[in-house]
Amino acid sequence: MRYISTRGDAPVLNFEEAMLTGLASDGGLYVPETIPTMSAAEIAAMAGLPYEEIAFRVMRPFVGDTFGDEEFRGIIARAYAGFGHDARAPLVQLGPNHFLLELFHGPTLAFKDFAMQLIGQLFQAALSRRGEHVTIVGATSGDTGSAAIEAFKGLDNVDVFILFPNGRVSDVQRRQMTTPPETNVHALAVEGDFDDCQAALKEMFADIGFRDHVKLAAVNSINWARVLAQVVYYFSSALSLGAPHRKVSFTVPTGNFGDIFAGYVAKRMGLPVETLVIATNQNDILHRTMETGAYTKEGVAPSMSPSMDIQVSSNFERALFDVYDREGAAIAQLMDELKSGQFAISQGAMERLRDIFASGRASEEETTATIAAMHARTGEVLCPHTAVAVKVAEEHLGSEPMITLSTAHPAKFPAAVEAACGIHPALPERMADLFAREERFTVVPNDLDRLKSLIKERLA
Ligand SMILES: Cc1ncc(COP(=O)(O)O)c(C=O)c1O
Ligand SMILES: N[C@@H](CCOP(=O)(O)O)C(=O)O
Repeated sequence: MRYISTRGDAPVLNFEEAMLTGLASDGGLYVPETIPTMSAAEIAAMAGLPYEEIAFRVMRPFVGDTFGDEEFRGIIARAYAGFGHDARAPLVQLGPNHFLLELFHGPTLAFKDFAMQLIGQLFQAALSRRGEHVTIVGATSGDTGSAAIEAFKGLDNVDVFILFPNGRVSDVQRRQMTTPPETNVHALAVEGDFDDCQAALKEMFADIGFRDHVKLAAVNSINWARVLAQVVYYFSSALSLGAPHRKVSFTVPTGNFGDIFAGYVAKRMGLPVETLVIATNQNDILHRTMETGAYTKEGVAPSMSPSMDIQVSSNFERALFDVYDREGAAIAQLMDELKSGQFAISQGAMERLRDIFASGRASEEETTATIAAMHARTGEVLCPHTAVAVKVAEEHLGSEPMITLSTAHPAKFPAAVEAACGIHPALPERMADLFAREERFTVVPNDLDRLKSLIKERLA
């Protein structure tokens, strides 16, 4: 399996190289040269299997010869052993044709654990074989950072620096990042928003001297392995509801487009998916793009679903690459235009996007109302991100089952949840002392040179 850049001008890599390289040297994102497919019989044969076995069968073709079968099975087993639910990603019924896919039973209570726990294991295996040390720099709007820290804390061959927007993550999210005492963990509160953090990360990758000096690695969904791990639960949930004999749709609370892009990959692999619905909060650039064909930045307004407060939706580039017939030069040009605030998508490309994706948005008031209504109607307590998606999903219910991704535990956002439905969601017992633990983080200006110097100083 070979990996190519969405901008068409970077070396072609194998799975291990793409995983350890992160962002391509031309600024693009790595994608498989071809998407492997599964026949209906192969998909049907996975019904009833444990999550780990489905993960093995779905991901195996993408990994090539980087890991042998037994080694890869061991990696998957270790990745999911710490999850707090036997099914790993259980389904809960919300209505006659509407299901919630609970993705928050991992160690940091968000869907990020599915990928991060796996790539923690993949990195360890690859780095110890190579005898290398890497510096992971991650940008987070709250959940990626805590999941990355949990997966990499205490490892000898990794330092992990997490850039989060100061004051724009929930207290639980911040404390998950700032309380681990391990010295290879560095939490940096940037005076800016998530887009500033992600832009700084991409600039670091563009600085070849810095990138080589610190041996920079990425664990954001820039990294193909992150997306790949998330493809699995689209298969496991659809199988539970009768796939491949029955089509399903998915609604995904969306920010950086990594999670819904994983659903698109599942569809390309052969999973019968009717529609993939993009659900945005008030920061609705993707919904506006789907309606108008113009990707236009308007600034981010902090919301009660902070992990989706994003304008530059990194993985949308991967979708554009496909609907532009994999023309790297066309994508490079669109991304160049975005530097001045917007780009227009061609009519043909928009038609192809609309064949696959639908979209909707939820305002703050609608998010609050959905948390309250769902609690009253079903007893389920939703996190605000999930509530955004449930509201949008209800506008897109059809004859096929709708699976809405429930991306975080409500206890990560207790203030918003309590204000909406009067329930104060409790953290699990193992995190009960989170607010008593000592915090350790550094506030840094939104200044690329300062960030790079600080990282170099810490490593020295
Ligand atoms: C809880 C939660 N829901 C939804 C999202 C959006 O996911 P994505 O960025 O993959 O679109 C995020 C952030 O990634 C998140 O942390
Ligand atoms: N919502 C994310 C933002 C980063 O997204 P990623 O999927 O690219 O890591 C977060 O919680 O940090």
